Amino acid sequence: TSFIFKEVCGYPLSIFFIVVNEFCERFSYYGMRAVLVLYFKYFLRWDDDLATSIYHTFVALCYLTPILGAIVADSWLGKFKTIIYLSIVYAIGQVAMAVSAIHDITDTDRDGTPDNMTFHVVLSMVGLFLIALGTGGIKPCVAAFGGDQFSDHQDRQRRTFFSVFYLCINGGSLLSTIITPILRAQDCGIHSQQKCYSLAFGVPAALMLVALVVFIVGSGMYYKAEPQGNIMLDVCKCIGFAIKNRYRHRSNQYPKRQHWMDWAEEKYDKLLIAQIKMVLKVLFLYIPLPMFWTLFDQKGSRWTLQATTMNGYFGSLVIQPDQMQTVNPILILTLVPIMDSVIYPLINKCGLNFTPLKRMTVGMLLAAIAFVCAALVQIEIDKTLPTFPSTSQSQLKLLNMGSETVTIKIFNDFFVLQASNEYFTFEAGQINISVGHPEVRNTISLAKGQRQTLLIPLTITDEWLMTDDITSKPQEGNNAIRFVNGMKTAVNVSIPAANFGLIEPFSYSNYSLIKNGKVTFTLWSGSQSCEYSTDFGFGSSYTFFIPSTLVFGPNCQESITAAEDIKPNSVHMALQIPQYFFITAGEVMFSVTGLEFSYSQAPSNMKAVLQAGWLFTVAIGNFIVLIVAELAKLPKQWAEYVLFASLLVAVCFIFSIMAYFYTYIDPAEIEAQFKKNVNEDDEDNKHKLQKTERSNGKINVTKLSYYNMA
Ligand SMILES: N[C@@H](CC(=O)O)C(=O)NCC(=O)O
Repeated sequence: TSFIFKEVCGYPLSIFFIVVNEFCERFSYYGMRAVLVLYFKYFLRWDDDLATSIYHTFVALCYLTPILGAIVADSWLGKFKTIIYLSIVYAIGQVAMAVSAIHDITDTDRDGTPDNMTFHVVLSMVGLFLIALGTGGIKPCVAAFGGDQFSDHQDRQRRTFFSVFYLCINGGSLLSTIITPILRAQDCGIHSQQKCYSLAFGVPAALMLVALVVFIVGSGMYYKAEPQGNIMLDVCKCIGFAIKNRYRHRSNQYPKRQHWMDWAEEKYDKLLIAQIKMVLKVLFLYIPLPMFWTLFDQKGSRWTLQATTMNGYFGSLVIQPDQMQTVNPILILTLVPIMDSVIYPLINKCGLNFTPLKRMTVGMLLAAIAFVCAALVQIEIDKTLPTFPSTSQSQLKLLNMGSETVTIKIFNDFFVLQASNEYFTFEAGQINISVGHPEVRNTISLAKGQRQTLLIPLTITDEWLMTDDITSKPQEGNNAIRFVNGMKTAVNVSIPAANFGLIEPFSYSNYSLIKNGKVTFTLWSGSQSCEYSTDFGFGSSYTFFIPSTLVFGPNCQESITAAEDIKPNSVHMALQIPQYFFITAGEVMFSVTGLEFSYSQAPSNMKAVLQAGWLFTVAIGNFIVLIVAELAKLPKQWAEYVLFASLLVAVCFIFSIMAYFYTYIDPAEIEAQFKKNVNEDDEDNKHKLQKTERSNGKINVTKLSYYNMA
């Protein structure tokens, strides 16, 4: 096809459009993916397991579709048209996701929650399916299309292009993983303000449209290779024929052949058979690889969920749980050059032959270490989590509304207290409590599986009140806050973001969810007011007690007491950095090396086949997450991390044995040798034919074309 060829600094100008397209596309993909698991959990209200399962099913689908994209491009549309059409599908999918996250569409009662969840679930699933089709479909085409823009003598430029291409992937991923979680954390809506997932999906949708436009703008400058026919189909047919032929000749009377693929020799070119053998050898080596991706891709699911239970304060900066994923591209951008220019040359200088397969083995071990780190962090988090009552237990806390301490006797234990900060756990459904002197006795019924607070009145003989307390950690790093009014007059409590309403005397408000940071509450009683300020972290719950002795005015701050029902997240998100460091170092050694290995060991016409095979290992890896997590169903998250780490170590051991027996090849040399042999055969055959011609007086055309094929 005709195109305008322009060169800048020795590089075809067309690759500029391809690199920018990749940057925008990866921004779109990773930006959407960064908030996906939180969207499932907090918008669609799925539990952790379902959210993780659907997330990995989606990622798996994104890596299954490259095979489809490669087939369509090679055998039908060509790479250019495939990229255009599938990018449109992709952009529609992103728009569907953005629309599915607008809660106002079905929020008819305007309470801030969607009323027809089926609509949102169906639309988002359709969106994700289209995105998987688009992103996976174009994946093997874009890089190869970029490679096609270079001529044979531009090897060095082509290599630089691939490095820049990888950096663009991570640049796009880095930016989007910073930006979309910020957008998600904003409040937006028509009737009520909710977390802005629609904007977090809308911006990636816009970037996908930009990617498409940029790619189309470069249209006139691309070299567009015509589809060559589907090599994958030829490979499958050849393998199928070899198996059938081997089966037909299974009896002992037929001599054995060196390799089972040699049974295709009757019908297929020897070069094609040799190329398939090379590919099969590498594909065999791929068998253990999905386990690496099983661990690697959990940084977007389990690790993000882990970050939601951690403290995200970095000085005055607040890091969102989903933003922690940015550590990966940041480290990629720094580790790739360090590995290439320092670590690998240093290892070489030490006389060690650090072959690609050895690097990949080390990469797997590093990923396993990352999961051990994740398990250790999880153990630290678990230590800080409250112990909620089991279904057969009840928990009770006491709050004395009087100004004097009272003596309380539960069964035979005595407590002298103003308020108890701890919950007492009981197996019994009823307890006897005696309070004060002279003793006032009461029998209290406790709710199983619940946390409650007993409010002991100012005058002990008055009615006692029980509150139902929160029994799970507040989600999304919010803090659950309520007030107990011990005054004889009603008090109104408000903050700019919430109104706790009028709290009657000796009564309590409902919980309100409040974000982290400094908050100032304003308390009103008639015309008198008082301000109470406090700092909140992430994931805590407090009951603030307004005592009967409160004097409205500037000094009221000291009079109000806070009972900590649930401690804030105290394990710092920075503790996730070691696990990110090890998984990224593992990725550089495993993924970057693996891509290069797949390319170098593939015959010239099957580079795309092996790339699709490599991407297929990512898909299988994501399915393994689903299977292992479903089968193991471990009660403790840290145990699941250890299980995955152990599985990877076991698989790594098998891989190292397979790698030991692998002999590296130079496909170009083998192919050249084959072509040389064929040419020599051709010469021989020509001589034979000329002799036959001379003796018979005519040429057998069928025979000649057969010789030329062989
Ligand atoms: N390191 C990843 C990007 C990320 O997880 O943020 C990467 O380079 N992936 C390769 C790709 O093609 O997306």
